[in-house]
Amino acid sequence: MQHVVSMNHVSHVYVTEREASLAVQNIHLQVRDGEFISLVGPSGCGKTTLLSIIAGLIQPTEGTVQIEGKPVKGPHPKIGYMLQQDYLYPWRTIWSNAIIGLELRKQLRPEHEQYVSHLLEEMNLSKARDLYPHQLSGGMRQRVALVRTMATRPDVLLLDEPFSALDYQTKLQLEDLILQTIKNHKKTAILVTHDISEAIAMSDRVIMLGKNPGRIRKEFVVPDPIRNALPFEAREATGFHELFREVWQEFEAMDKEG
Ligand SMILES: Nc1ncnc2c1ncn2[C@@H]1O[C@H](COP(=O)(O)OP(=O)(O)OP(=O)(O)O)[C@@H](O)[C@H]1O
Repeated sequence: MQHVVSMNHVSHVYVTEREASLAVQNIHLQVRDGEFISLVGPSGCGKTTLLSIIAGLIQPTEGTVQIEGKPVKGPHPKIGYMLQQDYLYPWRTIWSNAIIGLELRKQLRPEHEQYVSHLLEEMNLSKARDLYPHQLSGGMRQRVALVRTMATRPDVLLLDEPFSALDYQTKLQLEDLILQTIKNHKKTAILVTHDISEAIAMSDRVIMLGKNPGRIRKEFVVPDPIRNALPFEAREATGFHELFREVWQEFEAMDKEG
């Protein structure tokens, strides 16, 4: 299978007026076409930095990143980035928020608009298209944010804690809906999360980063019975609790190391 994202010996140093700090070190990571991976690790270990490097928003100090075999030199059209906050424009309707990426790229053509309508339908948002963001719940707003991210048809979705601001019930419902949509459209996805159960339930692989500077500490391959279910059911699948315990123990071991 082809590697869609390929990070080779990537390190990044943030330089400020006061100091230079190594945020991530020697990251070697390959993500296959259609694969869903999660990045977990303690706060400040460099998860968001890695997403920003993949998106081409930060140039790594060392190493290379390739998307579909080509080096990333700046913001990449094949990458869609979805954040914890939805950043919807309050003065625009849901439809008008959803098409903003197409507008900026001057791609507002009927076939693209049709695709956005289809995405809104898949996300159960058709009836909300003429509403404004303040008229929507947090879960609905995140669904709009995903539609906006997918509207320009990126191949790779970067999801930076997209569920963390939601209540637990909404988060569980949204995990199922979003994973189903990502699978339907055969996207490759990288999720950053602090929630071990979410990481296991959504992913094919869970990558754990160690403490600052972030290095890959351990990789967990998610067994088929979990991968073949949607996240809510996956939490009951064979092997889920064992894997949860394994990831948790690795976090505890990291804590003890100080
Ligand atoms: N723009 C910046 N300038 C200087 N240092 C930064 C900058 N952004 C991040 N850092 C530092 O780099 C390290 C990694 O930060 P990053 O936000 O990537 O971690 P994270 O794992 O995503 O954290 P969290 O889980 O808390 O969101 C941290 O020590 C952080 O303080």
